[in-house]
Amino acid sequence: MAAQPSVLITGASTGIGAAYAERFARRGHDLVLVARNTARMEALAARLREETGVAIDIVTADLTQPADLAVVEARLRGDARIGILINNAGTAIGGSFIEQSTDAVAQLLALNTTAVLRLASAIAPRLAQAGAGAIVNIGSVVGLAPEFAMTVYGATKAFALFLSQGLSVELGPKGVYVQAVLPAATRTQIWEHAGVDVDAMAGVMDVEELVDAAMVGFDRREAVTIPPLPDVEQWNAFQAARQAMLPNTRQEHAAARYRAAD
Ligand SMILES: NC(=O)C1=CN([C@@H]2O[C@H](COP(=O)(O)OP(=O)(O)OC[C@H]3O[C@@H](n4cnc5c(N)ncnc54)[C@H](OP(=O)(O)O)[C@@H]3O)[C@@H](O)[C@H]2O)C=CC1
Ligand SMILES: CC(=O)[C@H](N)C(=O)O
Repeated sequence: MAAQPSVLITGASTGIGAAYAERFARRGHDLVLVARNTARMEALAARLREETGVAIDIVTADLTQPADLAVVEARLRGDARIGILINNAGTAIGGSFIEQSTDAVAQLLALNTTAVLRLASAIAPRLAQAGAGAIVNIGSVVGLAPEFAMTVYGATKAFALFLSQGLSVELGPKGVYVQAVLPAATRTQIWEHAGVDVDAMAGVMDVEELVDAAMVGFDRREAVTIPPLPDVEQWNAFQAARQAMLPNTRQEHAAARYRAAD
């Protein structure tokens, strides 16, 4: 793999993905941008080519459509120049669970989970073979918080976190870095899709600051990067509590509280 690998970024037409494109272009990486809006990607690519001199390809794809997804998977499998996947494309839908249609939540899963999984699966064997490369999955703090009642969106983001942590265990020893990035509210167009007025919210991070922080975590090879969390010890304690519980789950008998009273 080249010392300066190409980076394939999904959801690169706007928001967090476009900010990633800017960061990696400024570091001298060639790019492959993936999203549905070709005109937006062309405009971004033209500017970045002019300003940085990197080569940028554009793949117009609706990642909820199996045929389009297959094209991106094939690119990840076959293009040995691509050494970094930024699995960023994602969306949110408004309403409560019983207000959301079955078709709408299935579409959400197709983009936020199936596409993320299939793209990681397409590139991982090649990266493991090369003993190098990186997969970055964009989760969300919502994936830690069923209390937010964004149930299906949060479940997709919990999937992104678990997938990342599991892949880190599996691929890390093979030289492949896997990072989960968990933003909290960030000023992008996703809020329009969720039917929320972001300007009425407090505590919203600007996208540039979010991606700059995520890149610091990337450079440090953090497994999980939560840009807005002030005290990392809270995350470490959460992980330690989970790991302390695990050995207690392998038992021959049910816990005393579940045994029938004599
Ligand atoms: N903004 C926030 O507050 C937070 C965002 N996140 C996550 O960050 C990621 C990026 O979101 P953000 O930048 O905010 O959102 P935006 O809505 O601003 O951008 C989403 C990107 O995904 C692309 N996209 C959407 N649907 C599809 C599709 N079907 N096929 C291909 N590409 C698609 C869009 O491009 P196009 O329309 O051209 O296809 C766009 O480039 C998401 O995974 C989101 O869940 C996590 C936590 C907080
Ligand atoms: C719409 C949202 O909730 C946001 N993308 C987030 O993950 O915080």
